Amino acid sequence: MDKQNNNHEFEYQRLEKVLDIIDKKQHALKEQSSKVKEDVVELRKTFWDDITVNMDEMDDIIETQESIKQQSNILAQKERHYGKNYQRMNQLERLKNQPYFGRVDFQEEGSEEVEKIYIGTSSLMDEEEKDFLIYDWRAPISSIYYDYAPGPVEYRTEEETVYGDMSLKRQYMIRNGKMKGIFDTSVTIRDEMLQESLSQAADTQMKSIVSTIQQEQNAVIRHRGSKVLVVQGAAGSGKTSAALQRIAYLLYHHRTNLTANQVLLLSPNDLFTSYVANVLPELGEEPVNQQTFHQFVLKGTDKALRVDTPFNQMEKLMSLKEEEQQPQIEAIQHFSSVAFMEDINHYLEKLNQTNLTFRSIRFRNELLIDKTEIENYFASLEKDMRLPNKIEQLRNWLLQRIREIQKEEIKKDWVLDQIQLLTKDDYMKAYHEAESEHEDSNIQDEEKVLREKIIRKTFAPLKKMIRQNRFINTFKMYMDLIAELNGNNAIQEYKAEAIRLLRKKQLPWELATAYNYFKGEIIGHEVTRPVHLIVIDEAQDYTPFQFAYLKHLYPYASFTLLGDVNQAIYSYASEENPIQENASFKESTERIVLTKSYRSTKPIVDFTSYFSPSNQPVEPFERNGALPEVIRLTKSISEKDALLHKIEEKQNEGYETIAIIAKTADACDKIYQKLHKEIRIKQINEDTKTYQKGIVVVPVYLAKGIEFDSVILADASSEVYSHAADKFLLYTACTRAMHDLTVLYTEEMSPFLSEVPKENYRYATIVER
Ligand SMILES: Nc1ncnc2c1ncn2[C@@H]1O[C@H](COP(=O)(O)OP(=O)(O)OP(=O)(O)O)[C@@H](O)[C@H]1O
Repeated sequence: MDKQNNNHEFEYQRLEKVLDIIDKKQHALKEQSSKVKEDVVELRKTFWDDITVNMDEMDDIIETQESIKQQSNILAQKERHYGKNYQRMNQLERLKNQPYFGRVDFQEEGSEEVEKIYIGTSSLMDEEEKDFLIYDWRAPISSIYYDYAPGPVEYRTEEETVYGDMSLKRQYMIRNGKMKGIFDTSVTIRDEMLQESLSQAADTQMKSIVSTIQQEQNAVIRHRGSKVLVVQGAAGSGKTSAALQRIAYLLYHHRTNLTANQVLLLSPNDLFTSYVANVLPELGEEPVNQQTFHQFVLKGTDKALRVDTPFNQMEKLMSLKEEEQQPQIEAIQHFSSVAFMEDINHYLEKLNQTNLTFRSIRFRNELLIDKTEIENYFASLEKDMRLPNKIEQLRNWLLQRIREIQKEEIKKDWVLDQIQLLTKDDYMKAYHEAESEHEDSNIQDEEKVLREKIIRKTFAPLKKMIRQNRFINTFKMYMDLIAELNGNNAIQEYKAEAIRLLRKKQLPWELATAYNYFKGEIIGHEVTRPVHLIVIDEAQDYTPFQFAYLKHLYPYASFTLLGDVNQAIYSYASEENPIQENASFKESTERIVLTKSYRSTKPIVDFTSYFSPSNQPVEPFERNGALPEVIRLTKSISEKDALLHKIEEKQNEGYETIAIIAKTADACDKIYQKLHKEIRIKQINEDTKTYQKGIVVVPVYLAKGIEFDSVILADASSEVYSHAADKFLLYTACTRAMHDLTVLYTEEMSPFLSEVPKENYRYATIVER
């Protein structure tokens, strides 16, 4: 006992010492930063003082350029230094709150010394900058903390595997620089810290989990090697958390060749984007490029198009009668398949050998280059050339034609007319330009410059239009492709409606990615920035076509796909998704399965496991809570009263985020209309960007990825959740609950719920008043 107290006394003293060093470092850094800042300001002010500008001879020009470059380098270096200091200041500020959360005592094989390794969100050296007082959680040695109980351990560095023995594993609960608890542990991570973390109320911002990462999650975070990592994880198993810590880990280990803006994180909706936005900054990393796949598609498509969202697609489908749904689903499945990508490739080959659909080029209401002329030029190009290369040649040819036309046009009277309309400023500018070109400038020179100016200005939009390939009517060709599709009745039926929508410039979601692919294969794909790592959360919602498209765009990128086959809410769109065990990947792939669920209490996990679509076992984290409640609403109580009553009850129980989840946006709207005059309630729709505490009403598909203290599932009746695809929605909705779950239904409960044994929930026939 005494020994332990002594031990703990040591820990308290050490914490004081570390905090003191952080303080000193902060002071030193502050001073250094203000000095660097002064230098930067001074250097900007006197930038030109140290440069002798001499443009007389070529040698002088080169020398001048060299000294400008040198001076800019010094400035950039100082600015970088300032930026680094700023980043370090933030790290130290975070360390002040919680310098470390773990310690392992490690003796390397063959060494006499036992090292005390303290682990925190970033590293800290002692005052002499000799020894580590804190190791970054991502350092190779830190992995033993997550992977082992005391005993023999090993970890990998870049060069080798290090073996040794871990004699102590300790956890610290430090909040605001104060030691709140110390736990020694013999199992992987003792549950106290995790229990404390998981039993907290839902937050509007996801938190980092570095202090309680579990062994199987650590394997995801530190995984290296394969080009594609697929993580199948049960609901609440920490996929999103692991994904974000993985990004932080990779950014740390590949500092020199991976930066935050080379990482693309695809998230399911905007709400989710804002929900997870803080995790990387909390870990001291820059935010990465995060967007939904819909936003990604919009960037590559024609601005004039109205592109449906996947949610529109689902809502549209749900609004159809049963007999109308099936052909629609069959068609959607066809467009989601890699076979459709092959159809497109064949079609493009055919187009390449015949001709494309071009637009004539008009200028000032006159036909400048007729489309048959463009077609002829296209036909004259070497047959085997790839389409984007042909288009490039065509573009250059058109621009050359325009330059020739410009030479003719510049002589015409309309140019002079335009000159008259120029402002005084334009005149003066042209005059000075003429003067700088010819010392003894005269009226003719001035007019020449002005004419050139007018021509450049007038032709600029036309040239831009050519550079943007708008002389090719890719959309029309895509419509033709759809119209020419062969296929069964379902495809034929679908085609007619699709063409009607396409004519109105409306692009159904199932045709959207394919259009971008089609267009990119003709004019070249616009990949504006290099992407080295693509992390896809909720990857089970991606069709084989969408995933193949991403791989086509970024053939050299590594992929981390995280998802749950049980939450495949667009399961109707495809019989396959990239998370499935049998998904086909061309490149080296590894698959990790996470079966333990951390979000929900044990009774909630047990309850939902009975209607998990894949029946794969889910292991609950042992956290207690009330049994879910299933309530049948009889005719004597309205839905409004029942909901108000339940919400009040949940608020009295102390829950801060309460979500009423319904199947569709329409159902949510009806609930909102009933309740918003009675209580403060927020309706979440596709445009909602941030997640706030309080009571919300949300359709299942927008609740994806996020969580609530208490969930009230509005209408789990048999007529709402009865099709195979509904099971995924029902499961997704119920697994959003962290501490408490209530399921309401009228008349008959969903057949999926009737599979749950009665002892796994509390049953009531009416809300008690
Ligand atoms: N190791 C951990 N330590 C602390 N909290 C954790 C840990 N793992 C998961 N959690 C918590 O469990 C909850 C679920 O995690 P997360 O959202 O990452 O799971 P998920 O697998 O992406 O869930 P879903 O697929 O259901 O959306 C979050 O509140 C997260 O903070």
